[in-house]
Amino acid sequence: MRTVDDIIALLGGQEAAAARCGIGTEAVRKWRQARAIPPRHWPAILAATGLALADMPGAPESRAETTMPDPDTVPDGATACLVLGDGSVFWGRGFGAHTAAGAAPVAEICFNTGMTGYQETLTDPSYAGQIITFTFPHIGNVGANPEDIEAVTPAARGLVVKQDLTEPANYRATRHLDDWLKSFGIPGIAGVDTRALTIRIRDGGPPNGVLCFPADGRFDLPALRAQAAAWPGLEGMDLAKEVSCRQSYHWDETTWAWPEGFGRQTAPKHKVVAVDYGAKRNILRCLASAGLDVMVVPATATAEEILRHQPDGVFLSNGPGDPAATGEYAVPAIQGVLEKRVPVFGICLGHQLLGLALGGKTYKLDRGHRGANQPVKDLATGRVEITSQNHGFAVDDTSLPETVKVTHISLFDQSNEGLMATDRPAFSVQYHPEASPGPTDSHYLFHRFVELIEKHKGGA
Ligand SMILES: NC(=O)CC[C@H](N)C(=O)O
Repeated sequence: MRTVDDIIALLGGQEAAAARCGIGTEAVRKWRQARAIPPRHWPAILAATGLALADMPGAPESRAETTMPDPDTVPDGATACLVLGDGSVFWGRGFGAHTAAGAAPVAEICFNTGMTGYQETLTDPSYAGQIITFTFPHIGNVGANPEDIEAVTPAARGLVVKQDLTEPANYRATRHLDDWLKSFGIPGIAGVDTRALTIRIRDGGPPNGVLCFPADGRFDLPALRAQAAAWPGLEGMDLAKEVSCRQSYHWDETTWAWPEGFGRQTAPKHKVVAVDYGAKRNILRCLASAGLDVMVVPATATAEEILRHQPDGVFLSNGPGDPAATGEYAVPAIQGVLEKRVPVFGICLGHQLLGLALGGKTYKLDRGHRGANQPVKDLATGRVEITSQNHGFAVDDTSLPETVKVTHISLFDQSNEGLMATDRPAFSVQYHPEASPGPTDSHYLFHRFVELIEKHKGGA
């Protein structure tokens, strides 16, 4: 690494440096004071001097990390690796559970940009079949607790982080994240250049990969490469059946509030059946808090089985995998419910399945949306909501029949984020109004569902 003065001298002095970077001499004086050069000026300096990025004063130390693409020899300090389907290898330090010989988890590698809620994210059943790269560095900072879970068992197959797990410092923490992961057999890898991995996912689509953290420190790279390459990918994969409940059950827990914690529902007004394709608990809590008596039924429930409960409304949950594959059993059931004109509300996978049931198509996004700061526009009001999202598939707007209106779009890529039927009481959103983790801008949708039920009950 060069000093600021070295660089200024190489550029020909303060005035020449300013001219070559297109800035004032005052700015160059500030470089001297700060002993660092802001990264936005680096490209001009590199072009003018032929120096390397690592020569820049203030270049982050991360360049010295163990992560290196592609080496077949295990670098010093590396105890785990992430092997992608194209054969490339990210080395790092393992944490959580060791992977058994020949049984390292293989999955789609996605990234999540959320700055909070890693425990909710890891337990969101929609992450089945995925290894999550967290772009936020402080994973582990609030430990783990028995409340911030979206399902009892984490669905994600592994996690990739840059920094070693942060020590827990939160009054609600009952365990270290490392311990919690071990107890569920989930491996993690730290020391990975998650920015490089994220850019790769963003530019090339989500790769398949294997996360290997062997207890004996032995890596069979050819076998891991073959395993990653052979995995068929999420397209065409129905995973909802795997994470859904086996039997129907009643739900009455309401949302968390400080200092009481979770509540219990009293005197619900309307009865809904929630079809569990991999439902997050906080969705069920939001339904219960909105005054709905919730009966949860398995993903494979038929229209007849759903309607047998005589619901005032039917809720279609989030869930993992490809909606088109799940639709094989879900679509006929949803169509049966729609035929009876029972009000329907869907979230995420439930939204995609409603789209299919109404005659639309779904497709795999080049870039999935996963994080807690995704802007969505409500086309009716023009209002922008900051939303929590986690999806890799989407409803194709252009495939929807005239009786279906697009209600919301993503302001990141204009893809579909919501729809409503104009000839039946049914609507849905691609994002997660229940948050957990994330902002609560969209909680109003649960009340919209109640209003739709009440309108319908009133004979509308
Ligand atoms: N959160 C969800 O319900 C995800 C839906 C679907 N599995 C997708 O990835 O698009």
